[in-house]
Amino acid sequence: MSEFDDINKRGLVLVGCGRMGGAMLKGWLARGLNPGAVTVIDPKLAPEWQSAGLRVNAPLPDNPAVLVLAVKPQMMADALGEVPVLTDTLVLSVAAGTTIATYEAAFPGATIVRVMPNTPAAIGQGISALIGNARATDADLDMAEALMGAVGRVVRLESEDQMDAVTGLSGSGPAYVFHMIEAMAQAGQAVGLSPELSLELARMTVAGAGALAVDADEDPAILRENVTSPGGTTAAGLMVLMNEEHGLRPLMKRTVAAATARGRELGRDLERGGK
Ligand SMILES: NC(=O)C1=CN([C@@H]2O[C@H](COP(=O)(O)OP(=O)(O)OC[C@H]3O[C@@H](n4cnc5c(N)ncnc54)[C@H](OP(=O)(O)O)[C@@H]3O)[C@@H](O)[C@H]2O)C=CC1
Ligand SMILES: O=C(O)[C@@H]1CCC=N1
Repeated sequence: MSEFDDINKRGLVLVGCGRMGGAMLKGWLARGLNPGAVTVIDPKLAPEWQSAGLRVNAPLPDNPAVLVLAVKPQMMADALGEVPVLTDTLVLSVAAGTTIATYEAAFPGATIVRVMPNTPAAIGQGISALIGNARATDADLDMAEALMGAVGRVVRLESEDQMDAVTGLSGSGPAYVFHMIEAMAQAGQAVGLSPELSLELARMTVAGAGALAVDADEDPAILRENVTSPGGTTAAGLMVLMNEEHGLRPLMKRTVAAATARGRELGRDLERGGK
């Protein structure tokens, strides 16, 4: 018995197999999803997927268990137009901004679950937040949670209003962390290290600190203090990074706020445009 039993029987349709759809699919296949149960609709599917045993741009199964929508919000109207009305299929969207109301207009009477995952799903280390429409039963939400739980952790939201903020934090967040690695590596070079050594040190420092932050019982603030010897090197570095006016905190606040606002804007545009 696995979380994929029903899906392996009835099928999963993935519309859009780019960076996010591909990351989830990679994670699902690694954890027991049968490639033959997956129909991928993507006009320019990347070559790496062509020989994976998937049903590529093939007719949809009659009654798939799940339809996963993973195209750019701006492409969603086109993508929705390509999919027939499906009864008894869970519609699961990962698109930023695109609201449940938009999907309800496209699929009247359907069960919709909106999810915000992130790309570490590809290695089973994602975090997804989800919320269903009024029709979504506990069983539907459990199914969505099982699917996303196969590629990382899952949290359920209380209100769809939280989704843009989640997108601005954890959906976009891996990019902030990758940029932090880039910035640390460049800073290492600026103090005399080679590019290769600098990148390796930055990458593993972020990976190790992230893993410790997840594993440890202590709060990140305590973990930070554990690194910081009074009058030592970390204190000197943090004096710059934790500057109340120009440090990371105000910068991160503006970063997440800008991403959140963009999610809201995308949602408004799409609702105005309808399907
Ligand atoms: N990337 C990320 O980290 C995250 C993305 N998301 C969400 O995931 C969704 C996809 O983003 P991302 O994976 O980055 O985008 P990508 O452009 O990498 O992937 C989208 C894929 O869908 C294809 N596509 C375009 N139009 C259609 C169509 N009508 N039918 C089927 N497939 C189509 C694209 O093909 P082509 O390239 O030829 O246009 C592309 O391969 C977005 O809505 C985004 O908000 C959510 C969380 C994180
Ligand atoms: O940049 C974007 O719009 C998508 C949503 C979250 C991550 N990538």
